[in-house]
Amino acid sequence: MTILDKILIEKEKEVAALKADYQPGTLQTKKVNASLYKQFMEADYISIIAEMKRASPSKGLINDGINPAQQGQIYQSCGAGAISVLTDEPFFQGTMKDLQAVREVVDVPILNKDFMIDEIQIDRAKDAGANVILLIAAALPLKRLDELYQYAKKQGLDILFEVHNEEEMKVAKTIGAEIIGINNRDLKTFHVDLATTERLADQVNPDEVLLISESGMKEKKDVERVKRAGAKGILVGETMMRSADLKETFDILRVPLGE
Ligand SMILES: O=C(O)c1ccccc1NCC(=O)[C@H](O)[C@H](O)COP(=O)(O)O
Repeated sequence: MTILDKILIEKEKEVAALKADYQPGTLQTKKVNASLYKQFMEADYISIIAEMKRASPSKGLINDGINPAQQGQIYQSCGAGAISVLTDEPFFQGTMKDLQAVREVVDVPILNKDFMIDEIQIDRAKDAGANVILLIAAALPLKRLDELYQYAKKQGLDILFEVHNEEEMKVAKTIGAEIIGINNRDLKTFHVDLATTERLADQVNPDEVLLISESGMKEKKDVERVKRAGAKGILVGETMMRSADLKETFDILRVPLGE
């Protein structure tokens, strides 16, 4: 059984509990109307989605000492185009409270980074103040991905549709995903390879699809590499969470587009 299988089994349990306990519309959080797609497509620089990631299955504990609101404020002041908040608890030590805390103090789009398998998680993401949800092609069959994609759209949310191989890229195109995240990390083996972005990027029309390269970004040369492949944005977790000087980290990773 892969780690993704294990996570999805936990999500089934979480969704069952949510359906029993959670009434959509009851969370009261500040709402911000922000389109990640529009902002990133119009940017002159590679847009950075800075992630809140205390721990992960591949790396174990990364940094559990952060205050999500403070970290969110720093991300925004350093120039993050958006903030990703991992809200999965068993595997990443995140919570929905983290996302709400960040929403209260920032105005940039927020991605609810979780393993979405049901509409009720999308309702909760919106209620908590997220603007974007994640759909992972490897997690569900096409029909279910399409239903959740359409549901999130109807709620006015952006969808980061995550792929890792050619098959999944075909699924993204069938659904008509406008924001495609190419995850350089294989969620089954944890192997990270930026060549994944290079291999898949040319399969989309860059004028219509916003391409985000996810995982494994540590240095400027990494960002330059995925930019050359066609990415307009990057999603950075571990490097942000381990950084002793976030301003410097953003300055290094913030690469101009079009040079
Ligand atoms: O990071 C993991 O170990 C992981 C394992 C299983 C499923 C998802 C996982 N990570 C989610 C992500 O894709 C990353 O958090 C994100 O792309 C940032 O990656 P990085 O900059 O390498 O921390």
